[in-house]
Amino acid sequence: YPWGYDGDNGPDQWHKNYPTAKGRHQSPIEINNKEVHYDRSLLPWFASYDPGAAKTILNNGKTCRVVFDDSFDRSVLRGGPLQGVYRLRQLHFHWGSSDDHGSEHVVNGVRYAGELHLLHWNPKYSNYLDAVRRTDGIAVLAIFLQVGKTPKPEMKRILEEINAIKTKGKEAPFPNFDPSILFPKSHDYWTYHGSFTTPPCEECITWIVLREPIIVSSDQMAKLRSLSKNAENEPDLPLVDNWRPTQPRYFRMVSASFL
Ligand SMILES: NS(=O)(=O)c1ncc[nH]1
Ligand SMILES: [Zn+2]
Repeated sequence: YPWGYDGDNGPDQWHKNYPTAKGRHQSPIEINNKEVHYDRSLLPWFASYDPGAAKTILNNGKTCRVVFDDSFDRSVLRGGPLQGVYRLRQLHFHWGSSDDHGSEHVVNGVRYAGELHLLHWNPKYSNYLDAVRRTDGIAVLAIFLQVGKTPKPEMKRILEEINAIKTKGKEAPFPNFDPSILFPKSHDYWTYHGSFTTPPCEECITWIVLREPIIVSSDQMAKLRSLSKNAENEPDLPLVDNWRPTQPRYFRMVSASFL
């Protein structure tokens, strides 16, 4: 069912076709220091990604996504709050119409210009679609994008491909890419149980939100905003503000791996 981010099919309407969107474990949320609980038993997390697993980059009209081969434990995330390994399936971005907003999670009132999500699924379930029906089915590593003067050179590779996927439905080969080159220095993180931030908003995600943002340039954010949410034979509508507003935390604990 066609859902979007504005007007009559925006986030406030999603629950009409996707009732889970009004659940008690929805994402994103506000992360406020006052309500976070330092958990010294939390382990560090580790990503072991095979660059050869990267396959294609695409514009699906909602985001820019890089897809990986997840047919075996080839690129995995482990540790942190997770039991066992989770397979990397795809990464994608959320961003705003200007540099002062665009992230989905909000930290102590701070909205970043964007947010990178690396989505992994638990191979103890037979496939991805089975995993999204389980509370421990999915793990998303979230990294904030902050606009600054000295952008991370590793972002260039993704943004150079944007010209090849300008319009909805366009896909281009994206070989030999290890997304861990995008990680910030610090592995400090917050973790909580939540949901997909897009419909059907299943509540199957262990979120691992990194404290340290990565720096991108204003030009790089403008590059993301040059994507169109429409196909090439349709009017060019800028793909911007593809972020869901924060949702009620209710009775969830947000744990921090750092003091
Ligand atoms: N933004 S999210 O990571 O919750 C997501 N991944 C795939 C669909 N939605
Ligand atoms: Zn996302």
